[in-house]
Amino acid sequence: MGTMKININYYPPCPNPNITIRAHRHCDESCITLLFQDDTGDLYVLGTKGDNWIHVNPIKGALEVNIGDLLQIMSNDRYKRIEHCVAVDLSRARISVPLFVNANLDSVIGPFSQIMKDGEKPVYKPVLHSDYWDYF
Ligand SMILES: O=C(O)CCC(=O)C(=O)O
Ligand SMILES: [Fe+2]
Repeated sequence: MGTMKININYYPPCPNPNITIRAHRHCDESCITLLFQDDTGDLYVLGTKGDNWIHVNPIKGALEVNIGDLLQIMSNDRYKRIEHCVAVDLSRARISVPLFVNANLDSVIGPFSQIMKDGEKPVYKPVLHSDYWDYF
């Protein structure tokens, strides 16, 4: 079945944005992350060519769906994880609520054989999820 984890992130207004980042660039370790962000709109995702940060425009009531490490591994690179970061706002606090959808820690993570084409090589070796996971 898998597990889920929810965070509630509070970013206070920042007096010195030039030397600060709210959430450093990273990819989530989840299968997918459902992310609710407020209307401050400081979230960026890295474009697929890796050379441009794209602003994620906040849409009232919308959830952003991010692909994480596990789905990239399980899909044998059909789906790619998304790198993201949160920039600093001088004047406003920010709140975001990510829901991380994960596999169980005792499951073995690797490319699903059911989706592999004939002759397709697995990009990843199977690994026990708890050996991969460092988020807790
Ligand atoms: O605050 C955000 O919008 C993103 C938070 C995030 O990337 C995370 O908690 O993994
Ligand atoms: Fe994240």
